[in-house]
Amino acid sequence: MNSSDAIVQLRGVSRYFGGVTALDNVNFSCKAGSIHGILGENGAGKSTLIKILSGVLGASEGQILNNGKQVSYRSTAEATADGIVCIFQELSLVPDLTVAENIFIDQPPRRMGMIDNRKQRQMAVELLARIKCEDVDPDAHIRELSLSRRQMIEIAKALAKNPRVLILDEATSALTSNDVETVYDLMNELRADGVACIFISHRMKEVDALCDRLSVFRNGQHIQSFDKGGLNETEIVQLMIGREITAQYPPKRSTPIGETTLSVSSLRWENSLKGVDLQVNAGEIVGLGGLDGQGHKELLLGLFGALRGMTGEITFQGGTYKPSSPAQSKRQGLALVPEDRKTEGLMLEMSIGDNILLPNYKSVSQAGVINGRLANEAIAKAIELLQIKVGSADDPVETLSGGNQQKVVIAKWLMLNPDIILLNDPTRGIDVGTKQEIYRLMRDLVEAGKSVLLYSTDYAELIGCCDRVCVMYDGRIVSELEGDTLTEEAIVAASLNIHKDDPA
Ligand SMILES: Nc1ncnc2c1ncn2[C@@H]1O[C@H](COP(=O)(O)OP(=O)(O)OP(=O)(O)O)[C@@H](O)[C@H]1O
Repeated sequence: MNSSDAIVQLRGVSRYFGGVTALDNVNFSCKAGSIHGILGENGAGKSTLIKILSGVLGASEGQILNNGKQVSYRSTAEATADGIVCIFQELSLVPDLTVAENIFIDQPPRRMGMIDNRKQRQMAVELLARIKCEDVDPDAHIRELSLSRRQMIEIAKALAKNPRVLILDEATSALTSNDVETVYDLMNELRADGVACIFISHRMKEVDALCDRLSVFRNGQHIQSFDKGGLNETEIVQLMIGREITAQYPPKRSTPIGETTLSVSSLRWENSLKGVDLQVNAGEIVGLGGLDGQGHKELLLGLFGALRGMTGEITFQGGTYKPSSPAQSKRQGLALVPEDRKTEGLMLEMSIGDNILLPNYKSVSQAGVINGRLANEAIAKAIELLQIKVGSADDPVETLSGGNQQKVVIAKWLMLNPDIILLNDPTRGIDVGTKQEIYRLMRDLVEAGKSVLLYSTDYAELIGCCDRVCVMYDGRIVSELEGDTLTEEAIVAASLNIHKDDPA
């Protein structure tokens, strides 16, 4: 790219955090009227790059140019005033404010010095229509909305600022597939209007299809930029991980399945579970497929004792099981990796090590006192197991990159060595190399006689990893697929509750 085309440009930018080099002498530029994808493993420096561009962080060295003018933003407000708006991985919405109040929180429309609520509401309705979220009430409180809907409100909030450069940092990873399509359409519209979109995502295929230009980062360095189609997927992944890639999914179960670990019949809870029947055996990875909001989340939470008032029959390890609290479920040998790891899975201000140990204190204690050596060994093992990129295990977990925070959540539950692990979309936001590690860990667990129940929004992952997939629709399991019947087409059809024999 001719550097004069660039709307934003970084020249020789480095950023250090104590001893960690998050960005190392980076040169990068992006054009107006284009979609620029940024790819890299967890901890590669992607978020640091966009935090610098959008005024959250300063650079330790180097220059930033916006429209040819050197800039140094001290806040996101300054970057926004200069046309650069970012949608971050962490949701920035205030749960107790309404949708409309959140969208216009930075610049509410005013009338005679007062916030003009009527106008604000009207503008929110227009923006909600633009992002195809007409079902969302502008007066609803954010805490009433699903994660996917909250993420869409973040997008509306960014659009309200009329960006010239819009940065999306993993902003689509929590969305339903319909919402993802809407966001892609929006990005195409913005590109046609001359906006530069910078798009960070671990969904490789989509980045490849959507973006005009791609840049790969590794270990804080800008490795290469190229135009769409310039490299194939294998070449891109190799650039990202800096080594040859191996088969993405480990081989499936070769040994016969064991005894039934978990058996569920007629499980009901409010409007979400309408009679779920399910069996998970020792030695198998069972997938849960289907569209968002069909009861998967409630099923996993219910089995883990986090829902009140669930009815139905459950047996676990041969005995009657009545889930009553997460603590009791954990004691009985269940573990859950939740959906929203930031709020449900981590104590952000505590250290990485303490977060890993949190559910594991018993196993590293003797006579009720923590054994420092055992604790350190357990932490080191977890970090090694999931290749968590840390400076020191004593650093607060919030200093880790988003993907590395997720690995901490998965590690701490795996360390418990549960009889069954319930996983809610565990590889969302995780890079390709680590995904492979997680698949291998799941397989190792079941080879050792344990069980895995995996909800995933990624059909390829369900097909690649699972021995059997149960598809949920409207609070029930409507289809069970395995062997030759386990295909993407079959999962999609079952997700829509379409049966092969149905008339067209
Ligand atoms: N506030 C901080 N304090 C210390 N280290 C940090 C801080 N922020 C980022 N880092 C480190 O900088 C490196 C780059 O992190 P960054 O968040 O930019 O990665 P990323 O490519 O966005 O990863 P992910 O895909 O996991 O979100 C990581 O090693 C991270 O631990």
